[in-house]
Formats: sequence, C-alpha cells, structure tokens
Amino acid sequence: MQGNYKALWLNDDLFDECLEVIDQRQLPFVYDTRHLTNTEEVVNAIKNMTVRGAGVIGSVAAFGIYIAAIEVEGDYEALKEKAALIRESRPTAVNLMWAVDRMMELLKDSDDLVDDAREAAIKLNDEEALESQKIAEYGCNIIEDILKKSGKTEINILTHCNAGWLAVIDEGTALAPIYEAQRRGIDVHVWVDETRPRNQGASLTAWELSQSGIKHTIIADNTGGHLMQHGMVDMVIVGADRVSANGDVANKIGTYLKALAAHDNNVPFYVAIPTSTFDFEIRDGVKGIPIEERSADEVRFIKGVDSEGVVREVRITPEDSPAINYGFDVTPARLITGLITNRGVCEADFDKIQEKFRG
Ligand SMILES: CSC[C@H]1O[C@H](OP(=O)(O)O)[C@H](O)[C@@H]1O
Repeated sequence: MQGNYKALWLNDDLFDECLEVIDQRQLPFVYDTRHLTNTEEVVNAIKNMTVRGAGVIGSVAAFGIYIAAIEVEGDYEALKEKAALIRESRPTAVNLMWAVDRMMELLKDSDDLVDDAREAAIKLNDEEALESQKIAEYGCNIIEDILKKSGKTEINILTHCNAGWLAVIDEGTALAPIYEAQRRGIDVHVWVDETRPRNQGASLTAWELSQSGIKHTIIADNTGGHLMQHGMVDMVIVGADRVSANGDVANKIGTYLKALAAHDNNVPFYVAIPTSTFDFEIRDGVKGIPIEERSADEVRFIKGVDSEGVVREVRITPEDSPAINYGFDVTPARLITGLITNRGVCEADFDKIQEKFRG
C-alpha cells in the first residue's frame, strides 16, 4: 500500500513522464499500479475500469490529455483526435467530458502544449482536492446536526458503491464527510452496500474504510430497506456521476431503490458532488442522462479469492441464461434531501440549483 491514499500520480521514472494509477480491478485482493504512457492505455484504463469513479475518471482524462500532448509532440490538431477518444471512453460520468473540454479549451491557444497541458491537469486536480475538502466540511456539519437531533452517540450512515478517494481526488464525495467525521471525533459506523455486479462497495469502499480504521459493515444490496424500517440507518450519502439541471441524480445502479426506501422511512438521503458533476444541458435527468450498459458477463461472473489466496472469477448463472447490465440509474430530485457540494448544501430543485450555481 502506497500509504498516502492517492488514486493516481505522475511518475517520471520512465523515459517520458507517465501517469501511474492504482489498478482498482484488483482490490481488495492485490494492491498494484499501472503505468499509463499513451492515449490507448488511458482509454483502456477508463473503459475496463482499472480506474473508475466520476471524479477520478475526470482526473485521469485531464492527465490523459497531457500524456497525449507528449505523444503528438505538441500538435493541437492531432491532440483533438486523441481528446475525442478519451472523451468517449465512458458515457455516464459527466466529469470525463467536463475535464476533456476544459483542458482543450485552455490549450487551444497554447504555444507550449506539453508544458501547458501538464500545468492545467495539475491545476484541475488541485482544485478537485480542495472541492473534496469543502464537501467533507459541509457534509460533516449535516452529520453533526443529525446526530445531535437523534440523541444517539453513534451515527449510522449507509452508502452505495464507492465514492471515496479511489473515486474522486482526494477524499472522495460521499466518503469525504465520513473521513471528516472521524477527524472531528464523531462515532460513525458505515453500512456498505456490496453494489452488484462489480461490488465496488464490498471491494473498494470496505477496503478504504478498513485502511482508515472506520467502523463499517458490508451488507447485501437488498438489506438497506430492512435496516431503515428498523431505525438502523440515520442517513444515506451517495456520490453521483451526473446531476441534471433539475437535480435528478445518476449514480450506480441500485441507488434509486435506496432513495425510495429512504423516502418511505423518513431517512435523509444526501448526494455529495463537486460542481463539475452538474450537467446544465440536461433538464430532466430521468429522461436525458445516458446510461452505460456494460458486458452481461459482469452479472454472470463474480470475482473472489480462494482459500489458497488465488484470485479467481467464477460463473454464478446457468451457462445459457441471458443477463443485462445497466451501470447506473437515475434518482428523481423529489427523493433527495439535499446536494452536498463544494459550494454548500443545495436543494435538488431546478430554481435553487440555477440560483446557487448559475446566478
Ligand atoms: C463520485 S462518483 C463515484 C461513483 O462512481 C461509480 O461508478 P463506477 O464505479 O462505475 O465508475 C458510482 O456511480 C459511484 O457512486
């Protein structure tokens, strides 16, 4: 384990500087990293989910433009073609498109494409880190309020998928307030949805929380409703891959069902995002946000480690049964208590969002 909880960093050990990333496909079984040295490797790492999580995809894309700038030896027209490949590598997380567009806009009049791309990517990532810190603070204020009103000594937070430091530079979104709660000495316990089919909760969130010594319990995806009915969840915090202008939230498949259960049981349901996750071009998220469909094999096969410590993938379905794998769903704004952003907490409501972020 690297020790400083970074999902990616620049590495100049090779001939040209490259991007080094944690290979998230192998966690929690093996901690390993990959060198991304050209556009093809960047695109593949995003597609095959070596790197994942809306923010980290954006960060990798920004550094990917820098790597591509080295590859094309500073030719902006050639860089545009590489940028298009990176931009198309996954469809739902808008941070990817946002990062590529921002980089290309900044570079369009550059006289020194390679150096300027490097500087712009570092700046984008530094800003993301600061935003994550703000989300931590605003989100933790809510945790403190809920805990105070409950009269309990421990707060139980349910989260879905992984929106920690593996997903967004530097502390994540949904997990950032939890890390801050730990710093403030709040007694916090996290219910971790396993998050089928790729199990980002069971594999990545649980691993992150273990690394930081935060109390947590992994639950099967269908457990949340039961826990909420019995007063065992004080709040839900999730991340998001795209939030439309009216406050609808695209996040990992299964989030919508958690929001319905939370609504039915009066459990506050918060979504933590940096402002780069807004897509103001889409008014109605349920109708308009593109939903990634991934290989059905992610449903049909499951990865684990056997008693000898060997990582294996096994099929859990009949050989000839078809399966389908939607990566995300959209939670309508009416089910969301609030959006925890780097610029404060905002109602998931068209007018409030416009006023706060576009006014
Ligand atoms: C901060 S968003 C994290 C987000 O990323 C996940 O998707 P994936 O693992 O497919 O990249 C999911 O929607 C999480 O909530």
